[in-house]
Amino acid sequence: MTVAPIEGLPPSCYYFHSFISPAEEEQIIKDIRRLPESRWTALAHRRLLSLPSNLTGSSHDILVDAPLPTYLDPIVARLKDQKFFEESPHRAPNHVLINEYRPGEGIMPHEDGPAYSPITATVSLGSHTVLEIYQKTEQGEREAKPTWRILQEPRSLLVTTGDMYVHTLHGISEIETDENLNRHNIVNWDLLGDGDLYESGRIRRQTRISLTLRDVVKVAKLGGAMKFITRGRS
Ligand SMILES: O=C(O)CCC(=O)C(=O)O
Ligand SMILES: [Fe+2]
Repeated sequence: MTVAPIEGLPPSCYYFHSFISPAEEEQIIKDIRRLPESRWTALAHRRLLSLPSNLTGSSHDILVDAPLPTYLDPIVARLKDQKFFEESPHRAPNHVLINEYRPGEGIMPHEDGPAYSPITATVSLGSHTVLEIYQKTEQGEREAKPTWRILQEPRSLLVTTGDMYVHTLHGISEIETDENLNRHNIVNWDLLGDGDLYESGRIRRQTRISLTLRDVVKVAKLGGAMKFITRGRS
């Protein structure tokens, strides 16, 4: 795995195709699908799951200490090997948000915010998507149109940190088919693993599950009994 930032973006953003194998992808999707329906939070334009649990406290920025699900072990081990989380407080992700998008669904442009150490690692399962990156105006508001588009292939890893994390917003348009896919419009075009698939410039989305792995800064260690309850639920 060559670790070089995506050229043309603010530092630092990294893209790796084939971060996991098709067999790993299939297994992780199966494990996620096994979780009870009631664990998901249904939103208008996607559904999401927060593991090991939702952040708590009055500012929703505290994680109750508990392990990540074991089916993410290969991903966490690889992220550690690549030393992406070396500068974050726990030197590893301790939290994952699982988002599921059907074709036509997306996420409004937003920033990931200060509860997390400024690094996000996103693994895509089941479908590609196009992440749109917005710059901020001098007043700190979001530009109307995205400046950059990143094509995330299934099984790929995208790591966002540094200026990219702090000074930009990201979102996914609520469309069924991605268009205008070419080297002028997609900032990581030369880093794609399966570029031929996108050569026609358009492709319909399938259902995509994304795993966003992060390091929550504040972690509350609770007593054994509480820990047991949290574990039992995850
Ligand atoms: O699904 C994605 O790749 C993006 C999710 C996201 O931005 C988030 O959970 O904060
Ligand atoms: Fe985000």
